[in-house]
Amino acid sequence: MTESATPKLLYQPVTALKGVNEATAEKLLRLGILRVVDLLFHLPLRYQDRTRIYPIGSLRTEQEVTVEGEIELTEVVIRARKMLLCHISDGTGWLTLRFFHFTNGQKHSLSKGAAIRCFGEVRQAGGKLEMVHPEYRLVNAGELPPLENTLTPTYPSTEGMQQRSLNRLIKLALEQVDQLEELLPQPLIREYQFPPLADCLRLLHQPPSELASRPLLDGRHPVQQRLIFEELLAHQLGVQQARHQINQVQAPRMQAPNQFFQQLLKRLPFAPTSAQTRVINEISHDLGLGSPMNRLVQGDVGSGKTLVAVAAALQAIANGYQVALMAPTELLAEQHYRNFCTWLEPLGLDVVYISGNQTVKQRRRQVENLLLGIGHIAIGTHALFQRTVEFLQLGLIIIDEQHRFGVHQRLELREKGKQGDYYPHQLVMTATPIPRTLAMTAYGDLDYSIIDELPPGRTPIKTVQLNNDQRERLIRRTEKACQRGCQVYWVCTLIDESEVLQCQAAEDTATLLREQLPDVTIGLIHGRLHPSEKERIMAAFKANELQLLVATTVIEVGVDVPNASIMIIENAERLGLSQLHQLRGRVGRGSAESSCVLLYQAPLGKTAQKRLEALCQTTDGFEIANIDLELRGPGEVLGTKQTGDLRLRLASLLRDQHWLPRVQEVAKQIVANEPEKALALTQRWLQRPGGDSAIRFFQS
Ligand SMILES: Nc1ncnc2c1ncn2[C@@H]1O[C@H](COP(=O)(O)OP(=O)(O)OP(=O)(O)O)[C@@H](O)[C@H]1O
Repeated sequence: MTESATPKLLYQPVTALKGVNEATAEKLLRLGILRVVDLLFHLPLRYQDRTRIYPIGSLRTEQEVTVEGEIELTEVVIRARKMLLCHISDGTGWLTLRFFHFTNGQKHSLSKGAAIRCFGEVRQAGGKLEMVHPEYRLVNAGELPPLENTLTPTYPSTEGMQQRSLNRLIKLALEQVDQLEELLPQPLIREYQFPPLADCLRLLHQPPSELASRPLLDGRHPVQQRLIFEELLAHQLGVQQARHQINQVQAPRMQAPNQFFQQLLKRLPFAPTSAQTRVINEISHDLGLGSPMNRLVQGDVGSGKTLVAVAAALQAIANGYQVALMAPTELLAEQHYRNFCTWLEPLGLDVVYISGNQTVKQRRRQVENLLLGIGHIAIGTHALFQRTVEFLQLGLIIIDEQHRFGVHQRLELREKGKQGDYYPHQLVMTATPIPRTLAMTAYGDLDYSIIDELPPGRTPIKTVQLNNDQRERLIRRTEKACQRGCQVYWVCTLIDESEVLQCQAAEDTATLLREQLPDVTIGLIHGRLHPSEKERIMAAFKANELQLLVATTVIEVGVDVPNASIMIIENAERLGLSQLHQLRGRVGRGSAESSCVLLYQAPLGKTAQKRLEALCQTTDGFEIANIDLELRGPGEVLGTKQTGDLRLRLASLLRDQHWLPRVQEVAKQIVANEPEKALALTQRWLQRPGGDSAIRFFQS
């Protein structure tokens, strides 16, 4: 019952339509349109209203409308360049038509007294309304051309493909729309009273003029809701197919319990929280299944993700496999390396550090150890996956900070780790919470665990915002805090500036603070320092030899100095919510009461104000993620790579997220009961530009 198996015109290549030659078919392919049916699902971006005449006196800027009037004056003026201005009036107001390119014939035809109908976007220039290069037509009284009956859609297009041609082809395809199969389950259609599919498509391609006043673009019209559901469903099915595919390959079966973790627990100064234990068990179960684990662990800042990663690594090692742990920055990789050494070396295990900064000679020993299987776990940045690094028996890849790595990189890593017929398990850890519904869709190919509890004894961080003109007061307070034994981070931020400038700013701040606070020991850390220097400074701060650490955002992720209790962030108004939350998360990691000062330059923009207020009100990363989603939209929250993979035509993950849980359920039912419909739905919706079906992408 797949659509492509049916010999109807709908499922034939577009060349089956009248007037479509190979060249046109090629252009259509760039839009993801291969078959006639794909034209039906090529949905409008917006609509123009050419169904009625608007009185000029009622016009507002940015409207795209049709007006009619009489030409009062046509003149050629030369300002920065030569242009033709034609002033028209309809008795309710005046409008200027502006042409930068014109012919003499055009100038003469636009003569005083002629009646004109034009369509274009209304703009404001010098306090007057105008249209630039409108479409126009001179009309003789009594011979008015008819208006359109329906709104005029504007489609996504490509070079050389005119809207008019697309419109014509889609109209031809619409003649076949009743042949389209209904792929949504009937009970679902009844439950939500979804209108029939053919009606939905007809209405979206040719909306009646009444809908102009109730814009179709808010996505709430029942026909849109129905198609949005279907699109989200197709997407979900694609993701589930990808999962299915992943489960077809084999991975090492790793038995629990593991003696190493039991030994570690005995040595730990604390007991795991129940959330840590739950997530450790979920991972342990996955590792024993014999198919590759693909699990995303989300935990708020400071929730103790490292212990969870250690437990997973120890299970792999106890079963005779090696582990690779990849961090996004050298600083974080070094910190993980130190932590893992402290925890694993007493168990007799060998931890290897691979850095892009090592010389060939320094690295040779490490690489040899991995190849011989002497090294049990390798920690590093993406340098870990260079060709020269090979493992004897890699069984588990741990990726820290998911948002820095795209979906494709994740798949690539998996390929690199492949040994014989076996794929390694993958564990992805992120401290940047993503709202659950979004995660289900964007990372649907991953299972999902949340560490939703902080270790006991933490006191919430007190956060305040402070105008930069209060800086002097803040410096005096910082001095007092240092005298009381507190340790302070002072973060200098410069967004969109080069790293050199960032480091310069941090250096300047450090110099100033050293002058103003002569009795405080001040360190400076930034990305341009030599790695060994960075390591030395972090170690000094950790050992409480430095009271104040001036830093760039290099300390954003992962840095763990439990004794530090004050965080000052300069130019906080320029940073995003999740970045601020991450930075703030560097304090409040011990039992001491912690505070965070968001220093801003007035005046504050509206969104910046909302961001700073949100941070002052809550320390819950999941709540902050939701606010971030509202302020920035899902594209930004997920990062560009992920949105690129999620090309939705009609649905919006933010606006339509209420559908997602139901979509997941229905997807499961369809896969179980009507698998042929699952395939037909993905074929219908997941065509990618260039004709490359998203199904293939999901299956890769
Ligand atoms: N169950 C626990 N009880 C007490 N302390 C814990 C517990 N688990 C972890 N910790 C400690 O809490 C601190 C934070 O842990 P960790 O660095 O693993 O957090 P994280 O989740 O990686 O945070 P971030 O993403 O902010 O780096 C560490 O000092 C760690 O030793």
